[in-house]
Amino acid sequence: MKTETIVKIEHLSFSYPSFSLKDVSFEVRKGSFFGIIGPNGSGKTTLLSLIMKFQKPKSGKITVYGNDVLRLSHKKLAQLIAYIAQDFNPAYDFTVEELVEMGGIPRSPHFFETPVYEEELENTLKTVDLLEYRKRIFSTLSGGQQRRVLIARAIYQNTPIIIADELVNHLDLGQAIKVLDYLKQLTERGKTIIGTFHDITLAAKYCDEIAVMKDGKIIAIGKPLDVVNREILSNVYGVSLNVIRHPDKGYPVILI
Ligand SMILES: Nc1ncnc2c1ncn2[C@@H]1O[C@H](COP(=O)(O)OP(=O)(O)OP(=O)(O)O)[C@@H](O)[C@H]1O
Repeated sequence: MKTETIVKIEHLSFSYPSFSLKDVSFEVRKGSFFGIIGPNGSGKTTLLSLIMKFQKPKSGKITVYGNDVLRLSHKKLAQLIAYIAQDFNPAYDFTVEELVEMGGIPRSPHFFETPVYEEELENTLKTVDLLEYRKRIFSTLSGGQQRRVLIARAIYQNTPIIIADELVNHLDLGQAIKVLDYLKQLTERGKTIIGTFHDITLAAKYCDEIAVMKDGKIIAIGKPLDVVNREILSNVYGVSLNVIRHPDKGYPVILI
């Protein structure tokens, strides 16, 4: 049974001048694949940025393994959570392998040392089909290849939790399925994944639980079959659509 709570969000509120996150509460259990969906501007990235301590909540509390994130050092947080941001533009011409190796920094006992675990590095690059690109400069890669480098860096960081903003953004269908299959296997071995999605059918296939956001609030949360339905999605996205069940596997599939 996947019962141990790993990430707990309690009555979280936060404001930008023209947007507020309002009283958000939920729990993510160990070994679960937790999806967050919702329209552009509904607050998904803002919520993740608070978990990552990029900014401070106005009120409420976030605990990771029972620790208030505001009390965790950045290094400790990086030992617990690997974060894949929505956009990433390195300031220098790093190679693919240098960027992935940076995922090893939080594992080092020394300040700013980058340990290299060669076998793990090769396996991780193979997982995202980028072994032959290891010496390439990151900025010369396509959008989907760059995304896979960042996914590889998060895997190599070897943390119990991965948080990804638009996890499969830029990935073609084959690469998206390959990455999601791999991450799903990791959850079966106890890793916890939290990811935002715009492709709701992919979210429904892979996630154990999905939170649906609208206007800074969580308006539904539960198993894919409980929240991926016509009423909720039509209301959230403001379009007419239908939801059917996959004929063999049972998960909800969007028809537009
Ligand atoms: N730095 C900022 N300063 C002011 N407002 C911001 C800032 N960052 C985001 N916002 C606003 O907060 C709201 C929520 O943005 P957020 O990026 O969290 O949405 P999202 O659900 O991740 O959207 P998307 O699906 O487009 O990535 C938006 O209205 C956005 O304009």
